[in-house]
Amino acid sequence: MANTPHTITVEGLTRRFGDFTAVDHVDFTVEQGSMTGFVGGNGAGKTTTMRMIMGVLSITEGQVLWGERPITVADQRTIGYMPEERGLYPKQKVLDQLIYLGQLKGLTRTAARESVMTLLERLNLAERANDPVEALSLGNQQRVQIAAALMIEPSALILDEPFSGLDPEAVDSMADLLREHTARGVPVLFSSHQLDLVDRLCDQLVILAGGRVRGSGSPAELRGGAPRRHRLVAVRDAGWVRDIPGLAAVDVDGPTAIIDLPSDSREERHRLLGEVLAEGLRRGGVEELSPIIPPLSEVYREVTA
Ligand SMILES: Nc1ncnc2c1ncn2[C@@H]1O[C@H](COP(=O)(O)OP(=O)(O)OP(=O)(O)O)[C@@H](O)[C@H]1O
Repeated sequence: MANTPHTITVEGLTRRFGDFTAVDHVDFTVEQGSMTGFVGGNGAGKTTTMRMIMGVLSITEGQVLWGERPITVADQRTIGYMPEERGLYPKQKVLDQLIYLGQLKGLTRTAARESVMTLLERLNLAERANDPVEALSLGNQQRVQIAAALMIEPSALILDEPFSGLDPEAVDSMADLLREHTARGVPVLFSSHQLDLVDRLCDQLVILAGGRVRGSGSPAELRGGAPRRHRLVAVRDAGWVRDIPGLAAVDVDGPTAIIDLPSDSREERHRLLGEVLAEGLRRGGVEELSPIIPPLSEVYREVTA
């Protein structure tokens, strides 16, 4: 039976190793049904935070809430966790290993077997079920690990770099699987260094640097709302954009111009775009007028600088 999803909140979460503060008063919430990307450079504190949520590392200060109350060991047992140290037994067969892990999580042997076979099917691993883990490629071992996290129909998912080492097809099938869980309300927190992937998959992001949260919110919020920068491709030379008051021509190269709409007012930005379009049409036509959405890597560099 599926475990009931709960919101996970970390409040003032802090971990010190001796004098060194690896995680420093971190606050964020992973809402039910939210796919939250946890990003940050090497050593930012992601793994340490996830370990504290899972109770495998003690908390120096702060707390983890499960819904409205402090999380318990019983709650943590219902979370699907993919640790950084993958922890599979290399010599054991894939199927036996997953059934064993399922039983450790409280499933009966029959229920574990059923759940594992369905997942291996989904992950294109069914025909490898009787191979020892060590005979599988790294990417396939990764899929076994994700099957271990998903087989209990978890109440939440905490996944430490679940996409690393996967080929594009495996990334897509993993993403589809995770979306099935968010669709039933499961909160998912996963760490990743692949910002394009995080941008594509996540509705929320938490950006960590030096153990502190440097930014959080939806990708659109982190980009600062509506895009100000636009690309104009006119039919003829676009030098005339420099003469439109209220906008900044960042670059003009023949018929192509990059323009910024500096105004904070949405109406004013719409009016300026209308004016550019009208002037472009008057001067022979417009092929393109489109927003330039900055890549998440740019936002990331800005907030962690
Ligand atoms: N057991 C430990 N003892 C001492 N320092 C530790 C310990 N575990 C982690 N650290 C330190 O805490 C900091 C945060 O490490 P953590 O593994 O949480 O980072 P991360 O964001 O997961 O990095 P990566 O992306 O490289 O996996 C690092 O400087 C690390 O060396």
